[in-house]
Amino acid sequence: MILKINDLSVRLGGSHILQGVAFDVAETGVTALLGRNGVGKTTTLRAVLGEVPATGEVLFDGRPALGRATHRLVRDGLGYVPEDRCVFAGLTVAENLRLAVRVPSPDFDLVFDLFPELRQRAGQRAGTLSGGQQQMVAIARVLLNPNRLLLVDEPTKGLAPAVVTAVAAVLERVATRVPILLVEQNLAVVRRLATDAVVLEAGRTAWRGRAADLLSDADATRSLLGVGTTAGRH
Ligand SMILES: Nc1ncnc2c1ncn2[C@@H]1O[C@H](COP(=O)(O)OP(=O)(O)OP(=O)(O)O)[C@@H](O)[C@H]1O
Repeated sequence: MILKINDLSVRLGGSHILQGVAFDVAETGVTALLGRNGVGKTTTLRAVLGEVPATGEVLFDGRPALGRATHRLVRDGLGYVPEDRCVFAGLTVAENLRLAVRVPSPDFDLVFDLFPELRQRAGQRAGTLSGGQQQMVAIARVLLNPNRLLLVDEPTKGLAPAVVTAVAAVLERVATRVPILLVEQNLAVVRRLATDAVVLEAGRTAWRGRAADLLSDADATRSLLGVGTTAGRH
């Protein structure tokens, strides 16, 4: 297991947001982190990254992660693609990529192989890119450096269907190289990418197992995610 989470608890602004989350992320493939709005998916990623105070146990690559500085976890290969993408709007695509480089030999070959469009748009200001193109920049930045695990938060949110498909195709290729913990509301994307699934409910782990088992269980998807399984088939 590349990530083991046990009894993870987070209190923010007087609320007990996470109340004993527990799950593992396998060394390969995509683990989907699911649940209705506000159940604590993003907070779980931020707790793993050391961005919010948390108690419990998080083992990243066999070593305790809680209490370690975020930049040390990132240096040790914990890549994060946040939900809001955080590209520098006033800088060009090339400048956004260059700023992300942390190692002597960044993997520009991989990035331009996955995202040929970014080479063509190297001189364009990132703020003028479409949402999908900005998402590509956000993913590309992380891939320039070596990673042991990627945390990717709602990468397809707000994107047009064709762009959702393009982002899913990229993540599918990335997942052959590095495991991904993926927060994703689009069940068609989950169905395509995820090997394992974890569902949070009210700050706790309500379900964990094979993604295909969850998605083929109409009662479970309805009660845990609030959707019928047919919603995930299109
Ligand atoms: N800094 C904070 N202070 C107080 N409450 C917070 C803070 N950050 C998040 N919360 C609350 O914690 C709960 C979980 O938020 P979180 O963003 O983790 O949920 P989520 O499952 O990712 O939701 P969504 O699917 O809507 O993005 C929400 O009720 C949110 O309002």
